Formats: sequence, structure tokens, C-alpha cells
Amino acid sequence: MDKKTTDEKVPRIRKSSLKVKENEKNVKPNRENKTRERIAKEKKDAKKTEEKRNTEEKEKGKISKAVRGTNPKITPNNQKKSTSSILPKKMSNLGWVNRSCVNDQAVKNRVQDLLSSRLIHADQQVEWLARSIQCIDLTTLAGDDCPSNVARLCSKAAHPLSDDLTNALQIKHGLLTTGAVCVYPARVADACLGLERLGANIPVASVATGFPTGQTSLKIRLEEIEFAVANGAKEIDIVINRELALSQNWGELYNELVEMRKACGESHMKSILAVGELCNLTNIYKASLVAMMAGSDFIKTSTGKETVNATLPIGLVMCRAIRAYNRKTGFKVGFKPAGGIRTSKDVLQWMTLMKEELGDDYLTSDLFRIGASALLNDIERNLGNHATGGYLMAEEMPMA
Ligand SMILES: O=C[C@H](O)COP(=O)(O)O
Repeated sequence: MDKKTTDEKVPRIRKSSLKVKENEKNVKPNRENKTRERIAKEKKDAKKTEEKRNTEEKEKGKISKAVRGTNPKITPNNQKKSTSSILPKKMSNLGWVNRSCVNDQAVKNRVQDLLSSRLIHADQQVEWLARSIQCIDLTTLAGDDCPSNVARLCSKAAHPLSDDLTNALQIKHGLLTTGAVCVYPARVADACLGLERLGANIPVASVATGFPTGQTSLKIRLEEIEFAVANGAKEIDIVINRELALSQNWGELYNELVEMRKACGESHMKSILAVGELCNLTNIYKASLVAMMAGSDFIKTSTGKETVNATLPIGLVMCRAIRAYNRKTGFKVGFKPAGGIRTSKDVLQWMTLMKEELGDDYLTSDLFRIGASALLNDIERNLGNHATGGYLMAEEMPMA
């Protein structure tokens, strides 16, 4: 494990180098004055920036009070930890992987139990739905994606709800954003530009490694990651090599994922398991462990292109793997269900799963994302219903 910090030797400063030579003082007074002025100016600028940031943070903090109730809290997405603070989380324990086995019937029972007795109460739904928006990776992954529809997606990510609705829910305009926008590598630059123009501090996620099938050479898959990172992607959604998982070649899968992790650099790596193609729950559990051991920041269910995508039993198995990994290593890896999540009811069920299996800590965008292209419209409609007592018409949702 790379958890320990390295004790770096601090270079010693020779005392003599700290002394200001008398003659230098006399010879270059102007330069010293200029340096002092520059330092004073820098301090003043830093103070101004700090004050500006404090005011912004204060404003944004109001969002948590704007939505009824206090649990779960809504905090602005741009308070996310910087990617550079993420430590590598590599470990290899293939014995653990090989010994793992999932009891299918127990999984079914647990999901039944979650669905029948633990759903979110109606009077908490507004705050949970508003919070779920912050966890959405708003996605477009279509062959005809182009700068204009990506710009539109960015606009929706930066302003997910109409002004009328944010006013009715007392959410200050512009403070609620999605967790990320997710696009193909060729559209990353468009997305970065679109968000920059809006002044939105939202990360761009890129699918990569031959998404959705991964059926190309490792070299090309790694180059694709590098291309997306170079274009500004802060999050990379890679697909795992299904052949290696299906043939139980966990060692080779681990090696490939480690290479991908390296290629991501400081960008987050989300590993898509393509669960619908892994045959059984035990394979999904094992692939989850391997992906986490190789340093994934998130494990993600699906590309949205398989026949079977995110289902609750599969989600439960992946959450249990995340929990086991956390208990063994102390690292918290995030979870991203994706594919076919389209309704407010779906998202509340996924949030219930997260809360019950992993706890409140995992209900922030640092550790929970929902990959979805159409979900936001349904959430908007439902919040509209809560605010006005009637469902919004399509024309009342201009960005839908
Ligand atoms: O990663 C995100 C998925 O591709 C989105 O799938 P969806 O279009 O079914 O919401």
C-alpha cells in the first residue's frame, strides 16, 4: 500500500546565505525597494483573492439552507478535493480476488429488503432529488455529438434547473450544478470551452480506452487516455478488458488497469466494468476488487451500451466490494451506476442503496456519481411538481 508518506530530506539553508551583505544593500537600494513593493502588492492581491473567495463560498453555502431539511446536506460541487490530493491506491492481492464468492440469493433478499422498507420518505424527496443533481455526470455519448450540442449540455450542467424552479425551491441561480459533464474524447475540448465560457467550475469527464467495447490494442487505449487528459479531461471513464475478466485472468487485468491509471496522471480514473457482459455476480465482485486494487477512484457499472446496464443487485455487489476494500485498506473508492437510470424513482433507489450500504459519507459527488443522459429532465419535472403542484410541460423546461 502507498498510504505512508515519504519522509523527504529538507535541504539545509546555510546561515551565511540568509545574511544581507552590507555592500549589496548600499549598491542596490532600488532593487530592494522594488522587491518590497512587489511582495507588498502580492500580499495585497492574495488578501483580495481570499476575501473574494470567502464571499463566494458564503454565497454558495446558502444553497444547503435553501432546500428544506438538513439531511442530506447540499454543498457546492466546486468544493471538491483537488485531484492532485488523491493518493494512488494500488495494492495487489489476487488471493483475495480468487477466494471471493457471491451468494446470489442473499443479494436478491437484501435488495428486496431495501426496496420494501427503506425508501426515502416523501417529505425528504425534494432535498434528495436536488442533491442527486450534484452527483449526475451529465452525459452525451452519441455519434452525432458536435460543438453545439456539447455547449448545450454544458449550459444544462451549469444551470440544471429553470430560474422559476430554483426560485420556487429557494436555490440561488447558478449555485446548483451537476457533478461533471461526460463526453467522448474528441469532444473534451468543446466541453472545456463551453464550461469556461459559462464560468462554470465543473469537471469534464471523458470516456476512453475504446469505449464502449475496449476492443483495440492496449497501446491505442492508453494513447486515447493521454489524448483526453491533454485536452482537459479531469476524469477518465475507462472500460475494462472483458476477455481478461471472463477468462479469470485477474493478474493481467490488474496490469492493464495499472497502466491506464498511470496514463490518467492526476485525472481521476473511473473503471467501467460493463457488468452486463461479466456473466455473474461473482465476476462483478472480483472485477470490482481488481479495479480498486489498480488505483481506480471510482468503479462504474456500465457504458450504457450493453443490454444489461445498472441494476440494483449488481450495484449492491459493487457497493459490498467497495465496503470490503475500505475495511481492508482504509481507502474510499467511489461508485458510479450508469446506463438506463432515467427516473427520479430510480435515483432515489440508488441513493437509498448508497446510504444503507456505505453510509452518508458516500452521498457526495466525491464518492457518488450517476452516469445519465436523460435523468435530469425527469428530476426537473418532479421538482416542478413539488414546487407548483403540477408537472411542467416540455416547453416550460427550455433546456430539456
Ligand atoms: O455513462 C453514462 C451512460 O452512457 C449513460 O447512459 P444512459 O444514456 O442510459 O443514461
